[in-house]
Amino acid sequence: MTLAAIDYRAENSAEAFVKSLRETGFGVLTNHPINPELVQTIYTEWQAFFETEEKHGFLFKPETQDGFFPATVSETAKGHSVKDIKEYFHVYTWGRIPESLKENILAYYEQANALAAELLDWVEEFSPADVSAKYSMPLSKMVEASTRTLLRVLHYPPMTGNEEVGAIRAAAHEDINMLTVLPAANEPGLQVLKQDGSWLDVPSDFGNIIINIGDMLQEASGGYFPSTTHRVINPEGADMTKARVSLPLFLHPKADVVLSERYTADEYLTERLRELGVL
Ligand SMILES: O=C(O)CCC(=O)C(=O)O
Ligand SMILES: [Fe+2]
Repeated sequence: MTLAAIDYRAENSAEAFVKSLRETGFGVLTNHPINPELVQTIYTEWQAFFETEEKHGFLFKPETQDGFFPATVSETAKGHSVKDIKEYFHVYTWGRIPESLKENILAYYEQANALAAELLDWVEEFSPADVSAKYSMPLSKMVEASTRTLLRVLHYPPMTGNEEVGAIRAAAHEDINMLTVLPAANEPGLQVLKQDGSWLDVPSDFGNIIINIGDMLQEASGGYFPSTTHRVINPEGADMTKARVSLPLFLHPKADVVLSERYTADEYLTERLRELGVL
């Protein structure tokens, strides 16, 4: 398995991209419409925010899941017992956002959402007929105007040497949602699990956009599109002193969307959040 970056503006980009998603669960795009200066600015200003105490004023609410999740409550991946070494902020269009950070992050939310809707149309176009027959409505309609799509600003602090034994920045997991859109972070570390059990570095050149399939699209496609396990490993050597910031947009359908014969989007999400221990 290899992960080659695909030129968004190339003639065959949609087909090549969907082939990559099908074969690896991941696709990497270059030359895409997301503004890299905006992403860089967001990394810088949110890193500064995470370094202040102001973040504690935005402590997340369990009922709504917006706001700041400190390292002490942040996730333990499904099947793991040690917490990830990370803190994060959940941005929803309707949620609490620090006033000075609002404009840029909401501009990014909009750009990433627009790209994601187009990519779902690509997925739809190149789904075989027996797979698209399973979709209860066009994929991009499932997420259109959804208030559940979540932009997570992640901060992985520099390593202190006092981390819990076995803890890594993000333990191996699959994403719950339809598609995840993730600009390459300011530091490397993201890896995807290959079928032979080894880990592959995701090409993380700044400016790349990384897209991966989540469990909901796997469910909706009857397993045709695989939700692939990924993780973020700890830095070593001089990089241990560096924080890492990343910005995944988790595309979620509206609550009542029928995902499959087994689940609506809401039923599926509730089950998974319970497993994660955040509900
Ligand atoms: O930080 C990253 O690069 C990936 C984060 C991730 O996989 C997640 O939050 O689900
Ligand atoms: Fe993930």
